[in-house]
Amino acid sequence: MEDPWQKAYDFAVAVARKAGAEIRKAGESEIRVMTKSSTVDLVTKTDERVEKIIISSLKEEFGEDAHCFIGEESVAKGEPCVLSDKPTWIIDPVDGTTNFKTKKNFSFELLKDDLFKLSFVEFGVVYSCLEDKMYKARKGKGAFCDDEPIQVSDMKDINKSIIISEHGTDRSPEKVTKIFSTMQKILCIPVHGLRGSGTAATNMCLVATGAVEAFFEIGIHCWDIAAGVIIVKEAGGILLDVDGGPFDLMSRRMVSANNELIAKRIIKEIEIFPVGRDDAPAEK
Ligand SMILES: O=P(O)(O)O[C@H]1[C@H](O)[C@@H](O)[C@H](O)[C@@H](O)[C@@H]1O
Ligand SMILES: [Mg+2]
Repeated sequence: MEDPWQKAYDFAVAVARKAGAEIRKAGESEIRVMTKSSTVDLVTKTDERVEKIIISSLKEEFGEDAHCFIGEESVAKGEPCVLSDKPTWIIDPVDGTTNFKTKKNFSFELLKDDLFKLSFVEFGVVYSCLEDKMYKARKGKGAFCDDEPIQVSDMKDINKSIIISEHGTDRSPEKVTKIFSTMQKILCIPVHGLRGSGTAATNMCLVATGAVEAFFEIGIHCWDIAAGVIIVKEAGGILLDVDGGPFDLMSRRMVSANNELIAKRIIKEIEIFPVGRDDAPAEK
């Protein structure tokens, strides 16, 4: 049977490469940083420009009105962040803008993916453009890094696991206290180590390749994780909510892990704090 999404998947990979080249080039000049929801929520002209390039390339290829878009920088400017039945590209033009602005050798990512309906992800692409690694996954067809199949770790012992988390962009003391309390409790399980690359996309690819056992975060957005969701799933891993319930892309809460045992053990230690949903109606 013909695969209706293969063309879009291949095109997503090509656009990711093109956008990645733009980001690398931009990194050679001075990077001026602006802020969004808080003083630590950063954006640059490159984030904005690359998102426009991606969306216009997709519209040119598939038609002006064929698909919907949820782009990090468009949403920051007031565009809606709602999934419908219409195929929707979820785009984070630069994931890890804080790493990008240092111009040092941390990773930052370009990602996009296609969602068809809530929780029904067709494919995901994450291009780690500094190290030139292309991660991708297509529903039911496996996950790959540079065309080599990838697989999550087979570790079942939490005491030998490496766990990733990030701190998000909200610095209110009560939330930071919960984040650090959770990290302390997880470290003391004990686990082998705690890590954080500064980009959710990289973190999820690290779970997918088996470099670490799990990545969790409260406060991430759908564009940070959408592509990673299918890459982790297709690499054999699982996604859960931080309370152990089903994962919800718009909830801004996620645990991704190599297996349920590791995910549920971490979940026992997570101190949950409230965050608004990505698809919450805009405040008047
Ligand atoms: O760099 P962006 O695309 O804004 O995404 C990061 C986000 O800003 C941070 O709050 C999260 O902790 C990271 O995991 C995101 O990747
Ligand atoms: Mg971004």
